[in-house]
Amino acid sequence: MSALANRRFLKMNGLGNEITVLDLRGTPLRVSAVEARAIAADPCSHFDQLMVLHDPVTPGTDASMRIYNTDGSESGACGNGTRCVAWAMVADPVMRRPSAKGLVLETKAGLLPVERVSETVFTVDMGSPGLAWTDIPLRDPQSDTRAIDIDTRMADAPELTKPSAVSMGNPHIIFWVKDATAYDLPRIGRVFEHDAMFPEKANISLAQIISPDHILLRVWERGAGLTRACGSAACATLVAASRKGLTGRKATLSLPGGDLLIEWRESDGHVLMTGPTEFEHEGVFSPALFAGAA
Ligand SMILES: N[C@@H](CCC[C@H](N)C(=O)O)C(=O)O
Repeated sequence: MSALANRRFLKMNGLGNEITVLDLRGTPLRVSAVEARAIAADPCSHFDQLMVLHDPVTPGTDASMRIYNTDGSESGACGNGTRCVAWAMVADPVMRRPSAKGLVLETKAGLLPVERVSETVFTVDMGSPGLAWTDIPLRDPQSDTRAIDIDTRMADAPELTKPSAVSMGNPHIIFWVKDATAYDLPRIGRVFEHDAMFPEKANISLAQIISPDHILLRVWERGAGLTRACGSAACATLVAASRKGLTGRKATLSLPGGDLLIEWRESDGHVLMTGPTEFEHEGVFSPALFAGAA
């Protein structure tokens, strides 16, 4: 039987991005890809991302996190999930720390300081974006060495060309379009997620500039598919839009699930993401869920 059987989880969402939070601090347990897929397959614990908390690694941090997609693959970043974990650590009766206002969470991609803005709204310092083609990573050096306009196109949609690439600890590709609602994103996402240009695959976004401080965004997530919101994609998009001169360094990103406020801070180059969290329910994993999972 899986050691995860009967463990408590929280089901939450960040703007409709489905998040399951599992606290394994104080235990040596790790989640396998097979177990992650089993958790995702159950309607009660289904997620776009599973946020697993482990004991802190870096002194001064509150927890380290591993982030799993629906298909069991891991990601270095999840903005919406990070806000949900922050809510759990200040408000959930079992997980909360005494006296928490600010906290620092750690992922494979680095340290993420979080501030509580109101009851359910949090600001995450998502760190500095990776802008070199090797940071994303891309397969080849680009004719535009800044990776603002990269050399790829969709064969049967010629206007989908020269997207921008940004890493927020995970790879993001952003196509600039006149109408983000006019495309079959699942079809486009499936094709580009696995394009040979992206050795670690990629999250694929369609971005429509509404004004210098407002962007409409739809996202196909690597390893999870179509989502109602993706925090790291919103951060990557604002950075790319600002580098292209399409927006300033601060904008509202409107996703199907709602709005995120994103700022690419001038003083230190960090990206700040502010948005809501929503608690849905808690549960325990049924042992039957892991039948057959190693
Ligand atoms: N929903 C997330 C990011 C999801 C991670 C992604 N699928 C990946 O594999 O990089 C967010 O809110 O940032």
